[in-house]
Amino acid sequence: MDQERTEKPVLEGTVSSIIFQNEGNGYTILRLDAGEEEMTVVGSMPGVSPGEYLTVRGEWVRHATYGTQFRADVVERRLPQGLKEVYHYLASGAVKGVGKATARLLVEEFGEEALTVIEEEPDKLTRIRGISPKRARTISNAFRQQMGMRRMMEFLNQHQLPLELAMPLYRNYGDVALEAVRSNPYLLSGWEFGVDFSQADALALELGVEGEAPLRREAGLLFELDHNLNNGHSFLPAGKLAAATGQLLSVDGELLEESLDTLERRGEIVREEIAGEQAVYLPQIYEAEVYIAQRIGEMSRSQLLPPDDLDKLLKNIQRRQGITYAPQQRQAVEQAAERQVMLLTGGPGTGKTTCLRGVLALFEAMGLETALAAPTGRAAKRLGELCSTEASTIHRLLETGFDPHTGQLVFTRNEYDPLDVDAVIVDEVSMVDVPLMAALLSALRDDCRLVLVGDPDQLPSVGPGNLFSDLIRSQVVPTVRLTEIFRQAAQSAIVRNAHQVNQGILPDLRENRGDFFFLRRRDAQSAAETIVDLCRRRLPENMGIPADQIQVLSPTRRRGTGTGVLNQALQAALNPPDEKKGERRFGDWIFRAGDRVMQVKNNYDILWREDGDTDSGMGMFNGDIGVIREVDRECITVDFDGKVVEYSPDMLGELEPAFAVTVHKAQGSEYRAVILAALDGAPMLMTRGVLYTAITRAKELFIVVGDDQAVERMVVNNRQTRRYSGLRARLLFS
Ligand SMILES: Nc1ncnc2c1ncn2[C@@H]1O[C@H](COP(=O)(O)OP(=O)(O)OP(=O)(O)O)[C@@H](O)[C@H]1O
Repeated sequence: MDQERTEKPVLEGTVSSIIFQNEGNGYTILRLDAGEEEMTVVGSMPGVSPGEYLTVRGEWVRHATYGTQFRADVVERRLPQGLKEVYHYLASGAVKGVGKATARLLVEEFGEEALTVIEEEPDKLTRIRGISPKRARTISNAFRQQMGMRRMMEFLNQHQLPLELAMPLYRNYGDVALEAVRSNPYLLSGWEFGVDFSQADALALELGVEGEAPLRREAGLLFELDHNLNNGHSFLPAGKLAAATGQLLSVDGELLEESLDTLERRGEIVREEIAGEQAVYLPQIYEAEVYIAQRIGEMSRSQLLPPDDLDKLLKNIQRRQGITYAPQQRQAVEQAAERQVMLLTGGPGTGKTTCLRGVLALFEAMGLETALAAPTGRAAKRLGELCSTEASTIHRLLETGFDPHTGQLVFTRNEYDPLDVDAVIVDEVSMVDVPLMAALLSALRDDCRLVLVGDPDQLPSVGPGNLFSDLIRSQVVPTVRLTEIFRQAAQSAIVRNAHQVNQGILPDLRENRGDFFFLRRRDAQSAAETIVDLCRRRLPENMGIPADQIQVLSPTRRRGTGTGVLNQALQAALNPPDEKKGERRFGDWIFRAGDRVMQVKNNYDILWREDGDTDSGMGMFNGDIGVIREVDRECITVDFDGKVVEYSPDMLGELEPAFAVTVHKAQGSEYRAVILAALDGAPMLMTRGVLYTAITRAKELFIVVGDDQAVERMVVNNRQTRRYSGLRARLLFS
């Protein structure tokens, strides 16, 4: 690290002016007077003000519009020295309560010592005419705050931590921020700061925390539990948790057992025997799971009286839909009339959506106010279009916000202010995780009906739990499974092959007719070239499908046909550099106006406005896809289907190129044409579920480019990683 420090280009000079400073995160653009010339420096420099002397390490970057500038990664601030620097600093307004005139008086009175006097002997300031004891304290406090920030930056520099942490640490802990980090470095791995656990742990050890200290053991256990939520586990068996944490920290299992006792006593974990396991939960997930089992259990037992004229109503609905329900479909719509909760499942083309529309029409005819929802923005949009009515994301339905103090989501609609509806129908339930389902249920009045629709063979939710699958397998909840593929749908090879793959049968890859094609490419380079050619030329010219309606998918991010390589190749072909297009480098990627991008985490705080300023709101969600409209000095403007969002440079970690995305990220979205790269990937990614999910994303055309053996491996590999969840067991005993 030190070597890296010395190798990086260094600049030194006095800050002549601040062009831009984000109060929230400290991102700053400033002009630095380095003696011979003045240059622009950008980076996280919270609280830096004109007149300060800086040493910055980083690299020279070219900005499309603003030319060459210096991006600072390491910033050292030296207090102004000598009369001139001290005066310039004080006169710049850097210290609240001191303007030009006072600055002059201070320097005249105290000379070079002015700053030391302000910090250490504020009483002396009253010697100056016009400075009362109260004002002296205000000035001294403001300066001390500046010094606190400066020390925080020194600390971060010294431990090679990102300077961006300074502002959020200050926001959370104020004047005692540095002490807070010193006494518990693990707080840096909390959601607000996002430092890797391993980095926080290294800092803790550097600061003298013992390897077996309780603080370290407890932090390790909580980290493992939290980390495993991302792997879909609602709990971890105690033995597995201890083994994983023991390995992570090189600490003895018995000591960890002691720490589990402490954490349980403090209410930071819950332990319970469930599903034959000694389960350890984080409390929020435990409560969510218990609540779901209890509510769904109660709802499943409730029987409702169907309307007297159900037969007549169904006849009318079928007439209006222009079809006659197949027996399974009829059963589904009837169940919806009689049960408070029901599950409707089936693969592509089995008539789920037709049924869902039938249930909606029936509820309307019964005078029930009904809300339609789906887990993602794209799925909600599609649902709304298919049902010719409004559908929203579950988050929007629940009026979800974000509490900046706790980092938790806040659902405005909850048991105290439930949804004003008689029924809720949710589509694509396979993507809903345990916390979101608990939130939805708590916003339903006691008598509200719930219809959950989905395909359990799709990849499961990203978040914890195996919700849909557990609900089905418990056999406690009324369920209708649609199995018949309708004639119209069966004409599509996409639908037929999806069902085959789901049953472990390899589709006939030689057929190459209709809407399902296989192009054999045995090496990564020719596969990538073919994919680029399909997007740039063949599909737009031969099939009339423009590039922006084609989605390239890959099971993996890395390797020869991972999304990383494909994005580079597709950007070069579909959106090459042009002097009219603004650009900004971020990590390995150059964001360019015209790029297709994806928001890759849920951000409930981000502001969007509708094109033409008709509406505005908050929140962009993991998986939302948009196009970069403009890149300028301060932000990147992205258009998400008419919702326009501005990303400042420090937010770019939330955006990724999306010419190609992983199959996992494409869950819940449909595209006119899908091209899947199937060549290589880790066995846990080359699975039947991934292939099935990829195929079912395509509406009109599906093309696999790659190796038939890789496709075969995916069909055969029915590996479903086990997810630890207690929901099924709880439902059985609810
Ligand atoms: N009872 C029926 N009689 C005739 N055709 C039907 C019937 N039900 C559905 N269909 C037709 O079958 C096709 C598939 O139906 P639908 O879109 O409802 O299925 P789905 O399960 O939602 O499929 P996907 O998941 O692929 O969207 C549609 O063309 C639909 O019009």
